[in-house]
Amino acid sequence: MTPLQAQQLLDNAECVASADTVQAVINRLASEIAGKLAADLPLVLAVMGGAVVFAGQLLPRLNFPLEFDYLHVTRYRGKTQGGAVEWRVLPGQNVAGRSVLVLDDILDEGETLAAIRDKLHDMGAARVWSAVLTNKDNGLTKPIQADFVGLEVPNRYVFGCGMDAYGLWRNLPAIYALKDK
Ligand SMILES: O=P(O)(O)OC[C@H]1O[C@H](OP(=O)(O)OP(=O)(O)O)[C@H](O)[C@@H]1O
Ligand code: HPA
Repeated sequence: MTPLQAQQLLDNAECVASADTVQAVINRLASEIAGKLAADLPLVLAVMGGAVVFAGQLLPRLNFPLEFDYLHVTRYRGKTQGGAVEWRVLPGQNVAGRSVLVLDDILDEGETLAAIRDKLHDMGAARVWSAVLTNKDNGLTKPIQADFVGLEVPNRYVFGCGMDAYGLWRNLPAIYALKDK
C-alpha cells in the first residue's frame, strides 16, 4: 500500500471513539483493575503487537506493584479475517502460581484470548484475568469474556490505538472503522 492509499483508508474511515474517549476509558479501566488486583503482585502480559498502545498507556496508571512481560500470538497477520492461532513468543516460565493479567487491544471472535488463557492455565497460572481495550459487538457466542472491557465497538473492522488495518495505523490515538466494502 502506498502512503497515499494509507491516507485514503483513514480519510474514508469512520471515527468510532475519539482520542479523549479512549483516554477516559483507560482511566476507568485502571481504577477497575486496581480495585481487583492491587494486592496480588500480578504479572501483567501484553499481547504483542496489538496491545502495545493500550499497555503503554494503562501501565503508568496502575498505582500498585506489578511485573510486566509480553507474549506474541497472531491469527490475522495483516488481514481482516482471522485464521489459525500462531504462537510467536510463548509466555515466560514466571507465570506459574501467579495472578496473571492479559492485556489486548480487541476481543473479536475470542479465539486469541481463549488460546492465551488455556496456555497460561497449562503453564500453572493461579488465576488468569484479562483486560481488553475494545470488545467487538458481533453477536457471536465467544469462547471467553474479558474481565475488564473498555469500549464496545461495532461489528466492523476497526483500527487505531494499537489495532492495525492491513498492517498500518496502529499509531492512531483514536479508533476508526473501515469503510464498508
Ligand atoms: O478475538 P480474535 O478474533 O481472536 O481477535 C483478536 C486478536 O486479533 C488481533 O491480533 P492479530 O492476530 O491481528 O495479531 P497482531 O496484533 O500481532 O497483528 C488482536 O490484537 C487480538 O489479539
Ligand atoms: O477489527 C479488528 N481490527 C484490528 N484487529 C483485529 N483483530 C481482530 N479483529 C480486529
